[in-house]
Amino acid sequence: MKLTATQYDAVAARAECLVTAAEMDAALDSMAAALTAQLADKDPLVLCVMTGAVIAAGLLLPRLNFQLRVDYLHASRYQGATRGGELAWRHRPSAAIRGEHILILDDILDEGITLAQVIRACHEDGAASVLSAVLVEKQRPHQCQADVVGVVVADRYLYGYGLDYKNYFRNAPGIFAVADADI
Ligand SMILES: O=P(O)(O)OC[C@H]1O[C@H](OP(=O)(O)OP(=O)(O)O)[C@H](O)[C@@H]1O
Ligand code: HPA
Repeated sequence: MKLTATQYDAVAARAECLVTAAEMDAALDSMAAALTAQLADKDPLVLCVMTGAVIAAGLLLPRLNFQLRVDYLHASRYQGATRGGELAWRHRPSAAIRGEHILILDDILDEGITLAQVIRACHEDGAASVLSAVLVEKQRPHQCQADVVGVVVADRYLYGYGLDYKNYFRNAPGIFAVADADI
């Protein structure tokens, strides 16, 4: 469903900025350093978890100054809602994964259900190794951990840097918490 301009502006006005763009830049630099240390000699295949990882990929990949290849997978369990359901696979590049050192790149580790299932799928598909990186980790229990994390934030519903609210705000230049009234 589309938001009207009035609804969109009201959501933005009520939201709280938790992480600024400058802070995200610093976090991206740290992530790039950690990933370079672990992957620079591995010729990894980077798998972007669409759609949310699109901003992470655009900002992180140019910071990785070594040999790598990029592909994507599409698995989703929120689909515009603020609560997750069953993971739905829309694109699983099984044949491309066999024998590769995989880096899974996503915007957020929330319950960890998506990342746990994506990691399991990569092992099932014969990956040589699997590392994971997320821009944002929520302060809450997860089904799995990410190897590299940008920022850790409160357990609230977030948007920005790839994270959506009702399919909007993925392009917001910061990490914002949606007001309780909008959830
Ligand atoms: O840790 P979890 O609780 O499993 O949530 C994390 C996942 O949820 C979001 O994807 P979503 O299903 O919203 O799809 P999207 O990337 O298309 O927004 C996000 O991009 C992660 O992939
Ligand atoms: O807080 C969130 N915001 C947007 N998408 C998400 N997917 C998991 N958690 C979130």
